[in-house]
Amino acid sequence: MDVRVFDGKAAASKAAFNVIKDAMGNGIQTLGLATGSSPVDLYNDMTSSDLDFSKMTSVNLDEYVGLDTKNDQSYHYFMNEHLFSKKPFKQSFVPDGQAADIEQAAKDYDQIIEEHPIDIQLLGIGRNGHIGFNEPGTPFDEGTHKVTLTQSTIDANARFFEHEEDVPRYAISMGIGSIMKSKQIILLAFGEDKADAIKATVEGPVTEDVPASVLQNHDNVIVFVDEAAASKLSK
Ligand SMILES: N[C@@H]1[C@@H](O)[C@H](O)[C@@H](COP(=O)(O)O)O[C@@H]1O
Repeated sequence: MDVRVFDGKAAASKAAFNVIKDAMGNGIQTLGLATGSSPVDLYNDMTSSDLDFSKMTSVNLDEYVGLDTKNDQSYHYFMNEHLFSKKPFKQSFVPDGQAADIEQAAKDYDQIIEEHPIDIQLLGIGRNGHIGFNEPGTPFDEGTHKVTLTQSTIDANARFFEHEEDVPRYAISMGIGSIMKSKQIILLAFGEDKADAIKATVEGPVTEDVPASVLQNHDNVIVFVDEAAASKLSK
């Protein structure tokens, strides 16, 4: 895997931004987007740039089940706040966590991905190695699906909600199978909290116990990390 270590999140995000910028110069059509704190600097670089996304499509990784899109913890809200309201795309897809039939919404989302093959997929990583909301144990070949969140993810996300019991228990997430079809993948990870997950992803065995380890099987992945997230790598 191509692991690039930077002195801080800002420098790493800027380097990731430059990869996207160059790819846009080469005519890419579709960006796969992620939420969480990891891509925020990159989104700031995108919104403050002169890049024009109005002819491009975006496809987001995941969404909580049951949160209104106006809820400030929903991923729809997050994307509008950080990117879409400032730099609109031609069309932007985010999984529908409010659908009456989540299984059907998941199938529909796979159809969308089929019609809009992802040129570059951005990923953050959970402390347990999850990507999107694909928790440990998720089969590598799965498409978009409903997810029962693990206690570790609920705990990690509880800081964003007033009460722990407000954290949704379910999500709808692009599957690992869908993520792996992306032509290129950019993984962003910052801070000491991510050091174990990054070591397991880059140097550990490829195992469903560490969802991100599947990226070792993809031939075009760049991992952008700061020194803290890289601190447990052996070289
Ligand atoms: N579903 C999201 C993931 O897509 C994200 O990668 C992860 C890490 O978030 P952060 O970047 O805030 O550490 O959090 C959530 O669980």
